[in-house]
Amino acid sequence: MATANHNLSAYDKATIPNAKDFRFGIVVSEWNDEITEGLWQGAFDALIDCGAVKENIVRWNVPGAFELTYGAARMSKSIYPESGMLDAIIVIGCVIQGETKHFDFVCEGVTQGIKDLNVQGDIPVIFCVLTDNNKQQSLDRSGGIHGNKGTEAGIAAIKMAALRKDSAL
Ligand SMILES: Nc1c(NC[C@H](O)[C@H](O)[C@H](O)CO)[nH]c(=O)[nH]c1=O
Ligand SMILES: CC(=O)[C@@H](O)COP(=O)(O)O
Repeated sequence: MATANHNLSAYDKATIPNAKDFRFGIVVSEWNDEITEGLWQGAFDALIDCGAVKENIVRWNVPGAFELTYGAARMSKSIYPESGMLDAIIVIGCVIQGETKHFDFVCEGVTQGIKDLNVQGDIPVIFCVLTDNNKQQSLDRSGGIHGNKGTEAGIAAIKMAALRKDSAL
């Protein structure tokens, strides 16, 4: 189902685990910050709405989407390293097509990097990176007509934190 047929902000709290005991890390790209700040707000508000405590939400900034992988990897090791108390990480970015092929390489790089962190690491890393053809598409997906992908990412983070807890060996 394309985003055009789905509201990114829609969720049923009754189907979401309570997030009160979970700790979240959120890495936010500063490129296109008009968009990424909207995504951050959506993710933060969704976590709080579902019971998360604001003291348990850690935010780091990185320059651009390509640096999200390093930021998430570092955060997973640098926050509560002994007890691994982070339950999920969200990476937030917005990549918009320019004149050159750079878009393709940034998008591929961050996608593969975050995929690798999920495969190799113990903490789920939620991919909240818009990869749009133009700014309007990004505005539409960060609190506009299609809702907020940050909200979607916040809900995904709670669900994955719960799965990680329930599947603990
Ligand atoms: N064009 C966009 C970028 N480019 C910058 C890269 O992400 C990276 O910071 C740079 O190549 C240095 O390593 N980043 C975005 O997040 N969004 C863009 O549209
Ligand atoms: C995704 C990018 O890096 C891109 O926005 C940069 O723009 P350009 O391809 O015109 O250099």
